[in-house]
Amino acid sequence: MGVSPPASAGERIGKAEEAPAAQLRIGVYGGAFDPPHRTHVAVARCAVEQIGLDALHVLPTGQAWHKPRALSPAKQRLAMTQLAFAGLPHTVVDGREIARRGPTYTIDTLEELQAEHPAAQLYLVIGADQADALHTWHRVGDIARIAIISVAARADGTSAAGPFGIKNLPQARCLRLHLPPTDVSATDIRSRIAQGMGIDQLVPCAVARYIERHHLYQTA
Ligand SMILES: Nc1ncnc2c1ncn2[C@@H]1O[C@H](COP(=O)(O)OP(=O)(O)OP(=O)(O)O)[C@@H](O)[C@H]1O
Ligand SMILES: O=C(O)c1ccc[n+]([C@@H]2O[C@H](COP(=O)([O-])O)[C@@H](O)[C@H]2O)c1
Repeated sequence: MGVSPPASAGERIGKAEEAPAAQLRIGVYGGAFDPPHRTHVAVARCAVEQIGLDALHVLPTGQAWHKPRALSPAKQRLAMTQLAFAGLPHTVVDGREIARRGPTYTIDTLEELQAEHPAAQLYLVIGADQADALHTWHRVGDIARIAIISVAARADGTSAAGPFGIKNLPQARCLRLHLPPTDVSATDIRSRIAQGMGIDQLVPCAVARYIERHHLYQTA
């Protein structure tokens, strides 16, 4: 895989030193993707372009220990994620978190990728709501040591729009991704479907067709 320079580097915040130009850059973008929506795809595209990622791993969560609700079956979320991210350059849908037993911890994925690509710089891609919650994640100190935290703002009051940093982690290296903030959420999409409202503007067409064909989210 060749190393391409970033089209326009994401804004560095705190100690987000860039990886040297010749170093492989691998992104990790996890989510419930229940369902994946257009902003998920926009965040991924933006991360690839602005960081200059050689590969972005998009990972549907296995067991989301931190979510109060049960997720839809992994097989369906994986299928929708594959449809949503199909054709996005440098992007690969990676099913390892679904295949892993036990609660999904991002540090396990980062350590696996680090072992697979020992010379690479890893970038963790998250939305601002998760940046706000990062201090609660399993082994967050190790996450901050291994990965540069790359944050997309959300238009819902979560913090990346304002003063920025990871709580209790002054040593974290952070980047702000530049894309217009949206308030699109999977929660709202599920609720719209349950109320019989349209979602075509909110999810990729292939995902909308999958949801319709499989009668997903008929009850909120
Ligand atoms: N509108 C958005 N803007 C920026 N980041 C987002 C947005 N929606 C989701 N993300 C980020 O994408 C990742 C995966 O999110 P997830 O699959 O949980 O979607 P969600 O819309 O937040 O879902 P839910 O409403 O079910 O909690 C997380 O890092 C989340 O912060
Ligand atoms: O590792 C953890 O402790 C941890 C805690 C909360 C969230 N995550 C990951 O963060 C990603 C986004 O989470 P969510 O809830 O926005 O879908 C997803 O890949 C989760 O597995 C990871």
